[in-house]
Amino acid sequence: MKRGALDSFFKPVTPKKTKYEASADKSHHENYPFGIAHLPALFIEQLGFSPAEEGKLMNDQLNLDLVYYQPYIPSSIAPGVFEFLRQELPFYRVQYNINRGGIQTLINTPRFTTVFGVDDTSRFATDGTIVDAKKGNKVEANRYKCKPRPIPHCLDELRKISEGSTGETFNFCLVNYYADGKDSISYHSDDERFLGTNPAIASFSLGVKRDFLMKHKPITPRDGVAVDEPKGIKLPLGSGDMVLMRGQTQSNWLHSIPKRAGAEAGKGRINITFRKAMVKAGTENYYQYNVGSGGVFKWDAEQEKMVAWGQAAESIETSGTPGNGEPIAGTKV
Ligand SMILES: O=C(O)CCC(=O)C(=O)O
Ligand SMILES: [Fe+2]
Repeated sequence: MKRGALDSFFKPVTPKKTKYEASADKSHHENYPFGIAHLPALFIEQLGFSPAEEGKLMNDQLNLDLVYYQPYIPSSIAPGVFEFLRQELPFYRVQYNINRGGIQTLINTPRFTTVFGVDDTSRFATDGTIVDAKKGNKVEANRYKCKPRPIPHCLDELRKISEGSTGETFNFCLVNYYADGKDSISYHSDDERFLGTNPAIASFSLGVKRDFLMKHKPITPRDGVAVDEPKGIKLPLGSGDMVLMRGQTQSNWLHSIPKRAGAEAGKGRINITFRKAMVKAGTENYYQYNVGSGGVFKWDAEQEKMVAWGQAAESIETSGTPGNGEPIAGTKV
C-alpha cells in the first residue's frame, strides 16, 4: 500500500471548515462570469444598521477630512466576511499598455481587482438591463464600450449600510485583493473628474493588517516662499476597519498600500471601496482598469490561491490589453 493511501486510512480527510454558512441564493447577471452568493443572513444580522464603533474624525491637518471606524464590521464576523468575499467574487489581474516618453510599457496591476456598478447617468432595471437614469428607457447600444454589471447583493448590503451611516450615496463598488505582501497600490489620489468635486469614498479593510500611507501633494510656493507640507499619516488598517475619505482629501492628499515583508506578508487582504461616478467616463475607466480584457480568477479553497477560472491559463497571459497606448489618467499601479 502506498504511503499516501495509508495516511488517509488513519487520518480521514476533513474538509477545511469555512467561517460562514453559504447561502443558496445568488445574484445573477449576464455580465457576471458566474452567480454570486448572497451575503449570509447571519452577517446581515450582525452588521445591523450602524458601525461597530463610532468613527473618529481626522481633520486636524491641512485639507484632510477623514472618518476612521475601528472597526466598522464587527470582529465577530470580519474573518467570515473576508473568507466569503474572497471565495465568491470574480477577480481579475489586469494588464494594460502605457506610453512613457514614446516607449510602450506593459503594466501588470500588482493586485487582483474587480468592479461593479454604473455611473449616475444610468441605472440597472430589475431585469438587469441598463436604462437611462432620467428617462427610464433602455440606453443606446453604444453608450458603453465596457460591460457594466450591478453591485451583487453581498456587496450591496454593505453599500446600503455605508450610505446610511455616512450620509453619502454610492453607485460603484471596487474591490482589491492583495494576495500577499508583494501586492500593493502605489501613491495616487482618487480625484478623477468623473467623481465630481470633493468625492466621498468609503474604504473597507478585511483580512491581514496592512499600512495605509497618506502624504500631502506638493504645495506650490506662494509669492516665491516655500510652504511646508503637513507630515504624512500611517493608518494600520485592520480587518473590519473603514476609512471614509471626503471633502478636500482627494484633491490634496495621496494614498498607498506599500509592499511589505515579514510574518504576515503571506496573508491576504481585501479592500472594498464605495464611490459615486457622475458620468459615463467613470464607468469606462473603472471597468477598463479593474476588469480589463483578460481572464477571470476565482479563489480555490484547496490550493489556497486564486486560479484561472473557466478558461486556459495561457489565454490570460496572451490576451489583448485594454490600454490604448496613450498615457492614461486614472491609472493606478
Ligand atoms: O487597499 C486600500 O486600502 C486602498 C485602495 C485604493 O486606494 C484604491 O483602490 O483606490
Ligand atoms: Fe485609492
